Amino acid sequence: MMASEPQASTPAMLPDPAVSALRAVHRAAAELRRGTPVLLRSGEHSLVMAAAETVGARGLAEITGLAKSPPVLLLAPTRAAAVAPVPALRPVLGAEEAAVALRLPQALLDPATLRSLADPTLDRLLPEGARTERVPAPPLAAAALALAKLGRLLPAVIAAPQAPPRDGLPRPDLLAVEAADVLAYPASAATSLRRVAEAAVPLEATADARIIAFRAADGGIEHLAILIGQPEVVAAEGRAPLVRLHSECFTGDLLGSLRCDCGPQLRGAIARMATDPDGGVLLYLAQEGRGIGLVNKLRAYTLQDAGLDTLDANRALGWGADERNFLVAATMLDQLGIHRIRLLTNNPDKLAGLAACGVTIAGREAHEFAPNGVNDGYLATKAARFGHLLALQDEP
Ligand SMILES: Nc1nc2c(ncn2[C@@H]2O[C@H](COP(=O)(O)OP(=O)(O)OP(=O)(O)O)[C@@H](O)[C@H]2O)c(=O)[nH]1
Ligand SMILES: [Zn+2]
Repeated sequence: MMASEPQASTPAMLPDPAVSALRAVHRAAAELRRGTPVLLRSGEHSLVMAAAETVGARGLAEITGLAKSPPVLLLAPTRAAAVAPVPALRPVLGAEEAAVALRLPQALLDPATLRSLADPTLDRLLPEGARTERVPAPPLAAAALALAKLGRLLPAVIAAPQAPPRDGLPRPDLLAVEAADVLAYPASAATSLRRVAEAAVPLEATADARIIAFRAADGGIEHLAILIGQPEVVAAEGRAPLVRLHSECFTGDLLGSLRCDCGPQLRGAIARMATDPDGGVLLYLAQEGRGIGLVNKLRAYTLQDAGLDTLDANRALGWGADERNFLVAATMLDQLGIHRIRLLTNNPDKLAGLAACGVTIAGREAHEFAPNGVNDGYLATKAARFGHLLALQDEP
C-alpha cells in the first residue's frame, strides 16, 4: 500500500519570535557542550555562565574577566548536599531552591576540580582538604542549571553576574539567551513538532509497518512514530488503538543490555501490535535514560554499581528521577489524529502525564517481562519507588 504523502515541515506555523527563542536556546546549549560561556539574561540581570563539565581554562578566564564578583559553582541541591554538607545547627542557605551556590577558593577554580565537583563518578579526584562555602545563589541560577540540562550536561554551572560594560571596551562576543526562553523550551519544542518524513519499513514481526519522523523547530533530534497497521484509520472510526511510549535506550534496544527491560519491551510491543486487529503506534522517543541522556545514564550506572538504585543515582547526579516530557508524545499523537488510546505500560506516570496533555486513556494493558537475573533490582525499584504496576515483582 502507498504511504500517505508526508506533510512538509511547518515550523513557520509558530510565530517567528517563538522559533527564534527556541533556536537561541538550542544554540546556547550547544555552546555549553563545547565549553564556551554564554550570557543568560532576564530584565536587568545577566549571568555569565559555562558548564562545569566542559569549561576549560580559557572559558574560565573569560567568565572571570566579565564578572562583577568572583564566579560561584551552581549545583543541584542533591549534588550540593554531597559536595558541601550543611553543618548541623546552621541555617540552610538555599535548601529549598532549585540551585545551591558554592564559593570556591581561587586555587580550586580550575577545570579539573570543577569537573570532579560536578560529577559524583569522579569524586576521587577531589583535592585533599578542599573547602567550599555555601553562598546565596545569584539571580537566574535555576535557569542556568536548566540550560545545562537541556544540553544533556550535568546540572553544574560556573557563573557570575556580569559586570556593567566599561566605556571603550568591546562588548563580549558571547551568545545571549533569555532565561524565560530556557524555562519555556521543553514545552515550546514539544508543541513545535511536525512530521517531516515517512516510509514503509517492513519488520520481522510484521510487514505492515511504517515510520513517521517528527522534528521540532529548534532543529534538534527527531522523535519517531512506528505505525503497525492503520491506527489512524482505527482512531478515525472511533476505536482506541494500542499505543506504546518507548523512550530510547541505546544499551537495551540495540545492544541487548541486561541491566534494563527495554529490549524485550520494544520488541514485545511491536509483536503485540502485530497481533492486534487494530494494529498500534509505538512512539520511539529521543528521551534516553528517562530524559537524562546516554552519557548521564552511563554515569548513573556507575553509581548503581557502587550501591545506589536507579532513582537515587539520577538524583545524586543532580537530575530528577524521571525527566521526560509527555507533551512530546501527546503532540505526535495529536498530529496523527489519535486522541483516544489504550496504553501499553506499567508506569502510572505515563497514564497521568498523557491525560494531563489532553489524551483520553480508554484503557491500560500491562507490558511486563520476567526479570533476567541482572535487572531484578532495577525492576524491583520501579515497583517499589516509581509505583510501577508489576505483577511479576514481589514487594521487597
Ligand atoms: N536514568 C536511567 N535511565 C534508565 C535506567 N535504566 C533504563 N533507563 C531508561 O529508562 C527508559 C525506559 O523507560 P520506558 O521503557 O519508557 O518505561 P518505564 O518508564 O519503565 O515504563 P513502562 O511503560 O512501564 O515500561 C529508557 O530511556 C532507558 O534508557 C537507569 O538505570 N537510569
Ligand atoms: Zn533500557
